[in-house]
Amino acid sequence: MFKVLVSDPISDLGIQQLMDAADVEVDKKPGLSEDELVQIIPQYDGLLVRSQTKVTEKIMEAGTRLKVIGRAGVGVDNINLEAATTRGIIVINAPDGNTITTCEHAFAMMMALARHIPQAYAKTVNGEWDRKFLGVELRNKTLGVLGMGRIGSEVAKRAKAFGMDILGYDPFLTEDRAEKLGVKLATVDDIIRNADFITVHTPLTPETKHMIARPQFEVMKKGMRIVNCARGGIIDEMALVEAIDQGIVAGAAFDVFEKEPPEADHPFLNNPKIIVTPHLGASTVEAQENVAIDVSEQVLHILRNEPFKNAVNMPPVAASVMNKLQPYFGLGEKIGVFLSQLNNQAVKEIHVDYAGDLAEVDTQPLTRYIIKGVLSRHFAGDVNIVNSMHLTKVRDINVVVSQASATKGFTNLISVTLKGQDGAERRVAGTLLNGYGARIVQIDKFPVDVAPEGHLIFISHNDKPGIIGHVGTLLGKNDVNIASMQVGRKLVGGEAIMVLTVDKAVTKDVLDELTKLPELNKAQHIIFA
Ligand SMILES: NC(=O)C1=CN([C@@H]2O[C@H](COP(=O)(O)OP(=O)(O)OC[C@H]3O[C@@H](n4cnc5c(N)ncnc54)[C@H](O)[C@@H]3O)[C@@H](O)[C@H]2O)C=CC1
Ligand SMILES: O=C(O)C(=O)COP(=O)(O)O
Repeated sequence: MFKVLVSDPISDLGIQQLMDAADVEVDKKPGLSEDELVQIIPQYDGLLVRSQTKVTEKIMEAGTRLKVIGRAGVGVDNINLEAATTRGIIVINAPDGNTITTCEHAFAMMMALARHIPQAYAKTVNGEWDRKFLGVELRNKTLGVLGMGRIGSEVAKRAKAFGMDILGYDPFLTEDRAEKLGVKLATVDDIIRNADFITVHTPLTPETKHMIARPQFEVMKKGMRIVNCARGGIIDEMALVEAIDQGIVAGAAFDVFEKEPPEADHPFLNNPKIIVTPHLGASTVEAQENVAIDVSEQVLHILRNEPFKNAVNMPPVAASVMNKLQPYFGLGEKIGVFLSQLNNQAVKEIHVDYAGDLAEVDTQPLTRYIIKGVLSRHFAGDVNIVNSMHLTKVRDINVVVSQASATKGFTNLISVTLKGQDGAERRVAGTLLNGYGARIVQIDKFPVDVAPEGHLIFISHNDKPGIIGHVGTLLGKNDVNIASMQVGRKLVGGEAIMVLTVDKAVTKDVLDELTKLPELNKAQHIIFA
């Protein structure tokens, strides 16, 4: 039974599929402190959060069973991603479910700002009939959008309908896309100097932190208005207050703060030109259901070891590519597992070569499985597809991937070579045979045909008459049944290998006895458990 902790308020309807799953038990405990989470997290396999729970290294350290952290929303700045990756914890988010809702909130904030709606409302309900609030139209104004991702693009589309001229900046915004969206591609500086309204829709990163601060306010158009429904800290709060005092900024609308919730004496909270909401950008019935459904679905897949999407600490892969690669994951991992047992020296480089069908797709998810197989027997702690590449970096192991070399007659071929400190190499290659499944087709320089299943004995010997008989007799004497046998050699009488599939594990004593046989150099037990 998997246990999932929901530590923020998340839509019940959205997590229904988790609650209905026979193999999952869900506990809802919103509002716990870090210490309280540290206490209870060891029993959970999954953690579901929004933005309130700060998922710190301390919590992950205690979460020894944690396999997945699901963020029911976009921003993952409340989750220590590096700590998660190091521990092999998959972090997923729900990037699409709240786009429109947050865009609409940003737009609502911009309109409220233009027409002083919150200020006028407060006076009116207070019994004052104050008609001196004079607003501005959005029509014919220039809107600068910093961050033209999902939300920024939707804001731009709506602004277009309001007759605004839009300047957009995003490092990934192309001329073509800008044109399609009806946006003029601009620099940050263009936007800062020319916009009547600016809205930010980037994540908070070292690069975007205080991207609008005193130097930017100093050159802004007098009377401009600014909106932040993305992340606190993108706009320098203190510099904004100064710019308002100096008459540069006519008004600001903020949904997010550098520290949430803000202190009671935060200067935004008593400034009549600043309107605020308590991080409500994603708070609609629709968005909350969407993000909770999306994240629950992926958490279920991860717990059940099924393919999943929206991992934040792994590069994204298109579904079509994933479908193509998925059948190879088991083979790739087994090649890695085989090599890890064959090899007995420090690994300096892992070279993966993909040929045939596999030379045409982005194989990086498959490489993660191969590396997982190579490393898992030697590393303490969980090695999985999230942390496998990271672990190679930590251990200074170079991973080299090549594609499109010779297929040796196979429609697909994965060849993996481990290169050791002293230059020695071990190689295993495998293929997926239509109708027959995974096969190992090469070990070092020897062609073989072996199913990577159960228990194998790998023997290297000299190609001399009688050796097969000796091996068979010895194993029989030790009650080890041979299911199949493969022999490979390059030259008659030269170096040779033997791969035996046996019905059970062989003891070290049996391997030692085998090694003492004449002309036998080495015997190793390989297990694919
Ligand atoms: N207030 C709220 O409740 C919510 C806030 N958000 C926040 O809104 C922001 C945007 O979300 P999405 O549009 O879904 O993300 P997204 O990933 O689709 O878009 C972000 C864009 O920012 C761009 N960007 C990154 N660095 C930049 C830089 N230095 N200058 C300009 N652009 C840069 C990226 O290229 C990307 O296109 C995120 O910070 C997210 O956490 C999202 C949902 C709800
Ligand atoms: O999705 C995001 O990035 C948000 O900021 C929404 O945060 P929330 O889930 O409402 O705490």
